[in-house]
Amino acid sequence: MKVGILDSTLREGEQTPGVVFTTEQRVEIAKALSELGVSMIEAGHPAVSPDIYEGIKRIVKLKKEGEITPEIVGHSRAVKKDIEIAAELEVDRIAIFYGISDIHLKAKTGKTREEALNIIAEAVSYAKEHGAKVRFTAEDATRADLEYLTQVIKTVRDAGADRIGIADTVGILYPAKTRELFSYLSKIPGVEYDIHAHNDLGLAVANSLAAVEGGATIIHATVNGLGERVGITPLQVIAAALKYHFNVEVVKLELLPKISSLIEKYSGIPTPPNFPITGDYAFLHKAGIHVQGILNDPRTYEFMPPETFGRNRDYVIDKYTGKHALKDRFERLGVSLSEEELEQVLAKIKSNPNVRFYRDVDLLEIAEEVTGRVLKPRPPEKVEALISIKCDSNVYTTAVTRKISVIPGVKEVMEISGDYDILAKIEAKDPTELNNIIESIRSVKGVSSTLTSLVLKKM
Ligand SMILES: CC(=O)SCCNC(=O)CCNC(=O)[C@H](O)C(C)(C)COP(=O)(O)OP(=O)(O)OC[C@H]1O[C@@H](n2cnc3c(N)ncnc32)[C@H](O)[C@@H]1OP(=O)(O)O
Ligand SMILES: O=C(O)CCC(=O)C(=O)O
Ligand SMILES: [Mg+2]
Repeated sequence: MKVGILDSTLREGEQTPGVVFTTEQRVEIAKALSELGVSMIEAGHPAVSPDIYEGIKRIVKLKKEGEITPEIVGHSRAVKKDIEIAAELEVDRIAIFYGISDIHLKAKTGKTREEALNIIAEAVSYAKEHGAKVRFTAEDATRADLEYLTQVIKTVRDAGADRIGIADTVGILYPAKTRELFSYLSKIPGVEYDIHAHNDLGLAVANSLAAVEGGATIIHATVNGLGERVGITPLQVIAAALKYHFNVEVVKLELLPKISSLIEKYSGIPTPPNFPITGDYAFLHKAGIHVQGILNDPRTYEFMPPETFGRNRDYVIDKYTGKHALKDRFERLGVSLSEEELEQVLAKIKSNPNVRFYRDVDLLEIAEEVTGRVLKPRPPEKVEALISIKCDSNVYTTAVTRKISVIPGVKEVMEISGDYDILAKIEAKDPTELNNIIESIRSVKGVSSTLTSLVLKKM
């Protein structure tokens, strides 16, 4: 199956209310998307503002220098000035859009169908004259007259567009209709299709899969599903669905949590815990019957192993817990309890129905109360810590960050705002090793002070 991802986090994603990316963030996001392995990056609409222009310029430069590999796409209205601005940036492809439903023609551009055909044909030819590859996106295609849509596609193909975006701009498609539409349009020779599916009815992923079955070869997605209103196809979910249903790996699946966190941080939009694949609860189980199942064979309640997506499985303890989960949890803690003692601990848990999560310390406390013994849990296999780092005022924080990022044991480093400049995530096998890592960080030139926080519990 031939299918790739166009990531539009930098264009559609930045259309999410409240989201703005800085130029530096744009560059970092483009690098992360390239590392992830997307086919195309829709880097923005350069005519919108000088900072977006600058961001695209930096991203195109990275592409020319061979630092990133995806095709770089610039968005444009069917307006000469917009096209010229995109062309002068030398993006690989100019994506010209135009609303072609009668609703859009009447309310937005005030053009007749015939006039619109001329405008878009001229725009596509103009972009081609500037040497770029061209995608034409039929905005609101799914509410447009089908015969007119066909006419539009043939017109822009003849004017030089080799890709056509079919935009479900208000998210009203459903899978059977999507498959039928793309199968029909795929009969038109000389073009390939992109699906751009909005999620207003929660069907963006399903519609994107159906479009691929109908012949689309590029799916538009954004990290965490960002975009206008409720957004578009979330990259992590469509990537997982393509793997599960078609055994196609469109991106490096194990890197999805990392890019999801990066976009949460830069967009300021947290994903809910029950978000598929990258949400905190995506591989976290609860009901006793489920946990008994996954302890015997995780396939009972997982569609794919969490490790595929760089995640781990776990389960929580509360009144829904059963004896198998509880026995396993105490074994993990290195504490041996008799069947009867486990029953008593379980009864205590069930008699406190409003506790949302029992932490290990709570469970040990109950077990000590029930058994009357002092219980010694096994020490943790590794020590994790967050180190907040302050830099001297005259140093370039990014240079310090880079030096810290290569110290063994440092798993992740970020530049942050507030009292400290940098945050580093550390993993060590014991406190002595942790201390050595902290010493290495403190000896980096430009680091003025550090504050260490040990991780006590992770969800
Ligand atoms: C479904 C989608 O997401 S499509 C992508 C949407 N992207 C954006 O809107 C990018 C952000 N937008 C902007 O920064 C601004 O709207 C700009 C720079 C594009 C245009 O700004 P302004 O010139 O001030 O116009 P404004 O946004 O108020 O109105 C849109 C104008 O573009 C016209 N227009 C809308 N779509 C298109 C199109 N695809 N091709 C040509 N003209 C278009 C409208 O008819 C209107 O024209 P008018 O000024 O002659 O009335
Ligand atoms: O250019 C595109 O592919 C899509 C434009 C858009 O964002 C939309 O129609 O929702
Ligand atoms: Mg859109």
